[in-house]
Amino acid sequence: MSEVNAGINAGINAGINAEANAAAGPGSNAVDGADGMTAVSLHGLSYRFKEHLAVTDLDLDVCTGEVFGLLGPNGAGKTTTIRVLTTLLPLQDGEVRVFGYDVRRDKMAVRRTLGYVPQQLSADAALTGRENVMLFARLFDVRRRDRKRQVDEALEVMGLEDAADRLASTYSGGMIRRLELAQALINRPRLLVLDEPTIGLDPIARGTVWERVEELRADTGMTVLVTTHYMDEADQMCDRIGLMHLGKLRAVGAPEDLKSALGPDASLEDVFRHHSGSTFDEGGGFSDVRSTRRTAHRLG
Ligand SMILES: Nc1ncnc2c1ncn2[C@@H]1O[C@H](COP(=O)(O)OP(=O)(O)OP(=O)(O)O)[C@@H](O)[C@H]1O
Repeated sequence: MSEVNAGINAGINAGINAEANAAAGPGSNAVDGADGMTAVSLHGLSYRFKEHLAVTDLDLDVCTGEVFGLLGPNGAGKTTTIRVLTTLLPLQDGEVRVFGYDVRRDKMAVRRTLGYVPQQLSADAALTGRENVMLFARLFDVRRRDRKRQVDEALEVMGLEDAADRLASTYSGGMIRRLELAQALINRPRLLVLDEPTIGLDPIARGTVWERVEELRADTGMTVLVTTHYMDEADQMCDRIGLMHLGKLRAVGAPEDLKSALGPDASLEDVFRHHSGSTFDEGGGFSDVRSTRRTAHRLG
């Protein structure tokens, strides 16, 4: 384990202990997740945009310490699911807990446990890498005396120490994504939520982003929940995946188990077709594809 990741690890553990103490105290609504096994639990989650049902009766548990991939074509309901569990959308139906905290009643406690990299660009091109991460340190109320050290650590973990004082506008797409990861790490989250972290990146940049996520997970035991369109990435990088289609979860399991249940040479694409009755490309409509393209264009 690198010294930097050891620092982040110590921070995460301190956070876990503080939360365990808080959970034991009066007024806490945390009821599960205290076993340390469940990072996220979704039960009967449904979400509606006016008449349109974007997520339908979704049941899913993400285990502590795993890399879980939510996989599905445009419009499958992945981002909506993530927005509800990160408290960015209000819970309409069902029950959602993050490390035992109810997203409806313990919104602030949920937010303290997570780091989130949205699909949309969250770095400011007019600031340097260091200034961007410092901004997040202030937003997350990192103690003044710890700020510089934690900002340096987050930049180093993402391999941006040499570029830290350059404007973000000069960064490549892959560097921007790593900068956003550094921002999301500043409060030493127990759960890192990444919405399409590699969309629009070339294969080398995609590989580098995943390497950093994998190192971080290996060194700190952080839970990672990631959405992606890329089946090959999910296959290689995720401990388990959930296949979503038209708002429903069609299958959950380790990639190897899902494939071998279907046949010796089955691919994840075959698994998807088997459970959804369609191909991966037959996803959402024009507006879904357009919003994904916009993100890819901004990073490209
Ligand atoms: N703000 C909104 N208003 C109305 N409908 C929406 C809104 N956001 C999403 N939807 C619809 O809800 C459905 C699920 O969208 P969501 O963004 O969750 O899918 P996704 O799997 O994340 O797709 P993508 O990979 O394109 O991001 C889609 O049909 C989408 O058009």
